[in-house]
Amino acid sequence: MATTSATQAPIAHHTANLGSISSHGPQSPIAHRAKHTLPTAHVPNRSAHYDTSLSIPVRKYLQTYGLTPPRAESYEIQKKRCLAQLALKSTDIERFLYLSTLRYNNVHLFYRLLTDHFTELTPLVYTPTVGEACQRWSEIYQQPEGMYLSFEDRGHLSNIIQNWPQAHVEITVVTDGSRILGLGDLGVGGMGIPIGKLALYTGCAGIRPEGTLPLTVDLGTGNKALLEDPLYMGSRREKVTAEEEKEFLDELMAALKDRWPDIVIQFEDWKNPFPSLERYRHDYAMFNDDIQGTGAVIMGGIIGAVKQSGVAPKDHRAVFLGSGSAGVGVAKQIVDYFVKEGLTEEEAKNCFWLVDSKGLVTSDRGDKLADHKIYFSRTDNKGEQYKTLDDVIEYVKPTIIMGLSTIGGAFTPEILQKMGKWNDRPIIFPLSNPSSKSECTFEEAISNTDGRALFASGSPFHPVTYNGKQYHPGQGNNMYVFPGIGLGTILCKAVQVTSNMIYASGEALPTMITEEEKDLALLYPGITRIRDVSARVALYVIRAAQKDNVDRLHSLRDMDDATLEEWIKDKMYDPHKETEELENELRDIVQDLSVSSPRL
Ligand SMILES: NC(=O)C1=CN([C@@H]2O[C@H](COP(=O)(O)OP(=O)(O)OC[C@H]3O[C@@H](n4cnc5c(N)ncnc54)[C@H](O)[C@@H]3O)[C@@H](O)[C@H]2O)C=CC1
Ligand SMILES: CC(=O)C(=O)O
Ligand SMILES: [Mg+2]
Repeated sequence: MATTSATQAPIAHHTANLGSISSHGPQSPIAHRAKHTLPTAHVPNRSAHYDTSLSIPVRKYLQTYGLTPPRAESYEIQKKRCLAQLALKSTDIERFLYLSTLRYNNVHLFYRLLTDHFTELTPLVYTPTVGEACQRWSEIYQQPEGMYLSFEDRGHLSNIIQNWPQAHVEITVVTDGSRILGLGDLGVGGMGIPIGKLALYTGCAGIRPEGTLPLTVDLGTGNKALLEDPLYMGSRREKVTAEEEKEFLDELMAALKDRWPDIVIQFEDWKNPFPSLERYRHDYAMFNDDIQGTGAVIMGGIIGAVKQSGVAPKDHRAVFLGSGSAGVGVAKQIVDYFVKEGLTEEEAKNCFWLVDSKGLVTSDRGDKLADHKIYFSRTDNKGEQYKTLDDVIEYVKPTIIMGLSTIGGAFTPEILQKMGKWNDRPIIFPLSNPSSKSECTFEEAISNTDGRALFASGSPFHPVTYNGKQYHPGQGNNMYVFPGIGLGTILCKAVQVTSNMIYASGEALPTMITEEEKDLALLYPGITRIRDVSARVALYVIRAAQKDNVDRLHSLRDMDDATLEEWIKDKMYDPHKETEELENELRDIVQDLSVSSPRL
């Protein structure tokens, strides 16, 4: 983002310090005073100063001349080489590692590539490949890219956080690795998720890379295989208790805010994220992506799906397979939407049948329901318990099926065919990640409903040709909203992320769908327009923050929407400009000095 940590020093300032250059480019005092300080100063070899597009005079000035091949080349050539190298890899995990190394070595080039090839590269940086990366983290580990804080560090978190070398962190994504996608407890291997999510923060919403902090807390793991794996890089302790986790998080949250008072904190992929959300949401600019981000993004897709189905909100019957953080978060957000459409809260709530591993969630099922399930527990089942998804489907005859269960293939052809039989436009959202956990594939949804399914999945699927017609899937993934939620919160300096801000993020999505996309029954805007989508989401988030009076940058209140949206876009980090600006800035300095490096 535009809130760069370095100041734009006048040329005279650089001149005065020229004589003191004593080390190579990345450590050079001049480099530190230039606008473009190293994005990741903590990793000495990760430097835009070695970019092969820099001109010879600039290389000489930076004292990197001779350290890269002689030709100053264009970005187009760099890109061609990167894509060719990527094509040489034979597995997705190799491609993931290649891209991680590129990000480490030349952060701007990585983001140029990502933003130019979003559709192809996001699945390698994010779901599904990041899932395998997390599973194999201790095997494939190469370089530090975030912070690891352990339970053993309690009492010292504030001091340890000082080790993070970037002065201005704007946003962190924090996980304990205990529920990584639908893959279970992966311990510190979960670090792939904060790194991947924050890469999308930069790629989708233009948060400057050096303003992001991937954070993994090692609170032990219940994964026995990891504990016995000699390569496992986390502590060998069982999971700490809920009380110990709470005390640790109290300290962590205070320590983060102490060092970076404006920091936005995103919780991600925690097995039981409800207590921390309730505990911190009023005192910190924080949100839980799995409950709230997912709720908003799926509500955004459902707005279009309900319209296209031709069925009024009150007549929808939604069966949710999965009643965890995401299932309950999504159902609650759609309740809010139905209420906005005129239903009472009770009427809206009655449109939902939630299913967990024990069957339909009812108030008389005989087991003690987790707190988050109680709101949706059915009381109209007349003592009958429905143990399987098939039973529930037959009982409810739904118009909507949502999968947030981690059970790949749970939406069987029989279930999909019934959905096609009962509905003109069945709404089918298999949302579990990664692809292997998706409750059905796009092809299955299309072929079992004669192409009539209104579809969105958590992980991406390719278009499908059925009976000679091409169908395009939607991706109902929180990546459509969390970058904009974070961006909006940062830009308006909100002190909280309110429920209205979350709701607004979902409402923003349908406003970005083109007429052409509507004609294709698409429920989400094209992923290639994700930067514009994130700017629109940020606009909606800022407006909601203003209404809730939690914003602190009041000057934004006076801007009309179009002006504010442009202002937001202007604040976004643009990787395409970075290297060029570095080149231009330093070339100006070189010309002004009329000298090249003191070494030549
Ligand atoms: N598309 C998206 O943007 C998002 C997708 N997700 C995905 O949703 C899935 C669930 O995530 P969370 O809700 O956070 O996990 P969770 O662990 O909180 O909930 C999982 C739920 O699935 C239920 N379940 C497990 N086995 C079952 C079975 N055999 N039959 C019926 N229900 C079963 C559990 O009882 C629980 O209610 C994950 O795969 C995750 O990747 C989560 C967040 C965002
Ligand atoms: C997308 C996401 O946040 C998840 O699958 O957990
Ligand atoms: Mg998640």
